[in-house]
Amino acid sequence: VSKRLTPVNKIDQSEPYRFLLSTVHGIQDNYNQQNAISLKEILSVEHGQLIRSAQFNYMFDIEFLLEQYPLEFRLKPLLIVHGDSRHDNQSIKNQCSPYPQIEICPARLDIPFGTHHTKMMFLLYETGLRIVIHTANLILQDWRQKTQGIWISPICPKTNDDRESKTNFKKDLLEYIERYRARQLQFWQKTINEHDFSSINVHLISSTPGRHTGPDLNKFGHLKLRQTLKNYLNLDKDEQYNSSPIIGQFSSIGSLGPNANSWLTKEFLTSLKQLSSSSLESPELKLIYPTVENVRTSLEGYMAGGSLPYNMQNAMRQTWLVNYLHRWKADHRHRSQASPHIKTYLRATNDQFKDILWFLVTSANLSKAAWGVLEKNNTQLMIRSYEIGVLYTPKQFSKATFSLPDSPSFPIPYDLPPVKYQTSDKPWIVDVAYKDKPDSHGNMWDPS
Ligand SMILES: CNc1ccc(C(=O)O)c(C(=O)O)c1
Repeated sequence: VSKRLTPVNKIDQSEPYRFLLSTVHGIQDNYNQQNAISLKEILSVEHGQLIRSAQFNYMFDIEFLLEQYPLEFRLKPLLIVHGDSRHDNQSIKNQCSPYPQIEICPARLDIPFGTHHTKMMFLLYETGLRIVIHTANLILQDWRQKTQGIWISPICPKTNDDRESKTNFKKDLLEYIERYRARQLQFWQKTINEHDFSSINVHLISSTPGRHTGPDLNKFGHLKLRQTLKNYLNLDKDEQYNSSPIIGQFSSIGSLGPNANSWLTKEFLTSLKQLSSSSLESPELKLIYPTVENVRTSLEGYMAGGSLPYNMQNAMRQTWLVNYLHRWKADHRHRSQASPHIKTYLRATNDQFKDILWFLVTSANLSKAAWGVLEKNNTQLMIRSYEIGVLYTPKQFSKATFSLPDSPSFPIPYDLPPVKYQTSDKPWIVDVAYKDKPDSHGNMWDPS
């Protein structure tokens, strides 16, 4: 078969990073051409003959989801993996009952306040298996006018031997799926085993509910990130980066404790700052989370704030957090008004932000539930939720760093350096009324 000389579809054009944003309804179309894709385009017939698929997510609109599949694929077997919360279970069952081709798989949530946050697709084609890891719920609102992040694997061909990636992606993905202990996932465990993952060049960073200890201590959450950065960021003379800045960007914030030292800097930042060698320096941590003004002036207006569930109860207990906060600004991607539902973390080489040491896109917000909190004298990591993301390290792309002026440069979703909150800026809080200024649709926000 002749090798394609020029990539013809958006996914092949996104090589080598395969990191795309969701298309945005209502912006100039050329900003939806480069490194941007819709759910319909992900599921398009142009990628081959679909045999069956699985959709892992938190929120589902099954009618909307089926409409995104090409007509000829809508009757193929589809597995829906969702959180087993009581009320949600009923709605999922009701939504799926008219469709015999849909099977549902409840994810066990044995620790209170955990959610099945993971957003992932398994797409099995006649030519092989594609994995998609992303940040969007399977509802229209999440794919219409927001900024969502999407990693799309190559189509991994079937193989008779156990072809693993240089990043141990297959093994990590199987470990993650094993934690569901669900018979509905056995077909997919077998299928993953039978496919060649050697073309995958990203690391899997996931979370599963549990009190992970002993040999499992570094398998999930922020300790998996710490371990992976330690093992794969073999930069020469990496001490030069000990104080280089780190960015966290997210769409919700949990209860982080009475001061930065409670969890954010002492535990979470310690993992984010890991290089091949450890250091006592404390690099600057810059957090990106939308202001009220970001939400008010967004394409969706205050409605965007419904997907930014940072609540007053947490916000009022951690006013110290505002000093770390930066605005959402994505002019270079034409998405400053496409409210972020994406979650990303990155480290730059210095505060010029011209080079990136690593980049993570994930479902995980800034919360202990997502990343885990150390317990029992740091011998166990307690995680409440399922999360999944992919980490890019330069070595996997034969680079020392991801240089942004390069071409093709790493498609960072927002403007760097980030812009600090000004004194007039307030973080968006979902359960507060905003009635002094109308939004881009002329509406106010009154959650009561
Ligand atoms: C409590 N449930 C959620 C909290 C935050 C988010 C988010 O991603 O910001 C989501 C979601 O959209 O999956 C659910």
